[in-house]
Amino acid sequence: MNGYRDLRVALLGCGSVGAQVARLILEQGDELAARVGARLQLAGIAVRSLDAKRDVELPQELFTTDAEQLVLGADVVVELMGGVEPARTLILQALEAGADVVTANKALIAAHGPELADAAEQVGAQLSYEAAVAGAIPIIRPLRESLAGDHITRVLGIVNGSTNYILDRMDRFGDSAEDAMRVASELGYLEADPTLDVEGYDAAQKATILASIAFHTEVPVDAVHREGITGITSEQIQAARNAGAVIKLLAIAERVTATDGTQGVSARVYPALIDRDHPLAAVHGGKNAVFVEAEAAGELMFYGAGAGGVETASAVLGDLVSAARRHVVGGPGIPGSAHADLPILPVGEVRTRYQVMLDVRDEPGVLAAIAGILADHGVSAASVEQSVPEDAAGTATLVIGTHTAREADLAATVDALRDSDVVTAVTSVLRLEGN
Ligand SMILES: NC(=O)C1=CN([C@@H]2O[C@H](COP(=O)(O)OP(=O)(O)OC[C@H]3O[C@@H](n4cnc5c(N)ncnc54)[C@H](O)[C@@H]3O)[C@@H](O)[C@H]2O)C=CC1
Ligand SMILES: N[C@@H](CC=O)C(=O)O
Ligand code: NA
Repeated sequence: MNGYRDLRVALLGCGSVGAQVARLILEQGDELAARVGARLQLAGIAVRSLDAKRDVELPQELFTTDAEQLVLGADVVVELMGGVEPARTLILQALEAGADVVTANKALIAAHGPELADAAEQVGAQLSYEAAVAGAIPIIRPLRESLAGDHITRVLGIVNGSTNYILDRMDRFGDSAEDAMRVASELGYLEADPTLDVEGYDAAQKATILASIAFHTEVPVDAVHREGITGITSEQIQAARNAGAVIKLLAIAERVTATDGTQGVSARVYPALIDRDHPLAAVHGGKNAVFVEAEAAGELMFYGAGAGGVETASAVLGDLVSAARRHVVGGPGIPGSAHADLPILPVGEVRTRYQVMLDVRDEPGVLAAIAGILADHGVSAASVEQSVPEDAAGTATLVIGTHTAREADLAATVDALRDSDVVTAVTSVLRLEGN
């Protein structure tokens, strides 16, 4: 029609994201052709059932239940089925046949990213997964390409929208954890298995991907230290407020120097305090943001929608256009990069600040005893606040903010505090990040 050659696009899956990707390819055909220099021809859409109800009306003749056949002969395969199998096998088949692959599949990339990247590199194909971390937000390409000449030191991400929504309701509207969770569930924000969100598994998959790219190192998902938000109480949210902070579930990838001088990578997910004047504290509701610290660029923040069918489709389309352009101009795809091959350090080697809340005996010598326990473990207090609740017979509450300490030393300190006669309970231990 206009002299453009056709590029065959095979779409695998037609759910929330897939249906929107199909719609955008069909509706924006001319515009995309002009941007790519070739026409994106939607060759077919692999689905489980031909009769399933779809979010979007799409030509029935595009649907097939034969995903393997559809992949054969495709120039670009867009995988939006989710799950590890058959997505992994289909992607490997596509790459082996020389097709470029775009996927939003965080579970698959977290578990098999290096295998898929190797397969792509073997044939010079492009494997892209912008939508797998923080949905619509451009973060994979900025880390892989825009910051490729810089040295990243730390990435702090709010990469799970549903837990951010829950914590934000607890902070801003005073919801209990149960009420906030119920509302998030009613709004459909949680994964089919909500433990993936609230226990931090989803964020850990994203932390793996961010850490691997940022530090040019394969970071397996089971090397990510993971704590979820299910233990977070209204009392902790209030104590955070009193300290001028807010609690966020953070996925952190950091370049860390161990006690013995080893340079390595820490990847971890946990609920942490963040000062209210830090940009991440202003990320409300179900939004995501990734805060990047780099030696030359300094501090950068990427903010937006971490989920949603059409929002996520935007990131998928960006990858698709990029892959299609490569077909037009030729040359190999950008390979994965794991050349630094840094060791993954245990969470005990991390250095950060902490807030520790204790119930203690309200009697002389208690503060001195606690100061002694901190000093014995090389942990230095930056602030101590004491309050005596009206109904507390002989007990007081202490909130201790520490200077930067090593996680292993802090853990030993907390054990010693629990064992101490003057402490009746350690009620909360939270890290303070972003400093
Ligand atoms: N929905 C969102 O907001 C986001 C989704 N993602 C990722 O995007 C991918 C797709 O997510 P959604 O569209 O939300 O999922 P979905 O569950 O709405 O859609 C998946 C579709 O794939 C089809 N499918 C599954 N297995 C299949 C098979 N073996 N053969 C043919 N079709 C099959 C399903 O029938 C369904 O229509 C997932 O990897 C997800 O983690 C990433 C970021 C955000
Ligand atoms: N369950 C995830 C969906 C996107 O990845 C979230 O809550 O962010
Ligand atoms: Na993204």
